[in-house]
Amino acid sequence: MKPDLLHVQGLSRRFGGLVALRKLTFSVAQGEIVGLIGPNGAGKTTAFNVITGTIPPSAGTVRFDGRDISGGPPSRVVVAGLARTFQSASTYPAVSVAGNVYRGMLSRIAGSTVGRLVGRRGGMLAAAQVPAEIDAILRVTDLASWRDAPAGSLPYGLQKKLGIAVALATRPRMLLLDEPAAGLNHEECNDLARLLRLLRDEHGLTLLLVEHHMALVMELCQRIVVLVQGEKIAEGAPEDIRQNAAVIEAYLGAPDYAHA
Ligand SMILES: Nc1ncnc2c1ncn2[C@@H]1O[C@H](COP(=O)(O)OP(=O)(O)OP(=O)(O)O)[C@@H](O)[C@H]1O
Repeated sequence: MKPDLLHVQGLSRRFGGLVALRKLTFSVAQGEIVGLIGPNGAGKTTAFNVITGTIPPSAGTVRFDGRDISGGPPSRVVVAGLARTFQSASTYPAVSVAGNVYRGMLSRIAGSTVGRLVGRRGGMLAAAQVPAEIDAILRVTDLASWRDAPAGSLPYGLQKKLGIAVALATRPRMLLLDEPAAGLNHEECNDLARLLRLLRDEHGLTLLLVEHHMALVMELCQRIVVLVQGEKIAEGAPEDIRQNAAVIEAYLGAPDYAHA
């Protein structure tokens, strides 16, 4: 069993009187692909936001590679090696594909001006290496032929892939993907599954994904954590989750997800 890379312990988050996340505890081992699923409003995005330091937890801790990263800020979390993608394509539309990837490279040097000057995590950008690194990332993500195109001109599926490329440019050890398959057609979905497997198998990445596309989750994930109304109701291998009565009642049995 490989060691845990991410360990979330007793994580809670309130918004006024609403408890969006209640004492969530789970781990992701090095090299695993884990799915975080649940119905709309279950707290999945809140969990991502708290883990990546976008919003502070009301209680609980987030440890990454043994270090406490609870409460962010996001720039520190990225420098620690944890990157995320967003539900919607989140690139700069007027900037070229290569320029967007370069933006990701810059953020591995902590967000502050001082951080950029001193170059934390050995992340100093040697100017001569920048184009080669951008090309390597575009090759992995199959976007090389779009290198100089404005990001906004890419088909939606490729814009989402560019979001992954930007996250890869931070040189993460772990990627958190928020609904990477949303809005993708069948072929794009298969392509995404191939890319995510490649990132794990050949680039050693650990992945946590929030996703409503159950066929993709069941096929790709080694383990699944199920949230309902902010609480973890189940955790296990896909075949166990698929047959779990509480999960079927709260989520998988709902008409929208009946294809699972
Ligand atoms: N900034 C906020 N202020 C107030 N309430 C919030 C905020 N962010 C989320 N919530 C509430 O917290 C709960 C969990 O929301 P969250 O977006 O985390 O769910 P989700 O599982 O990601 O849902 P979806 O699958 O629809 O994206 C919801 O009731 C939501 O309305």
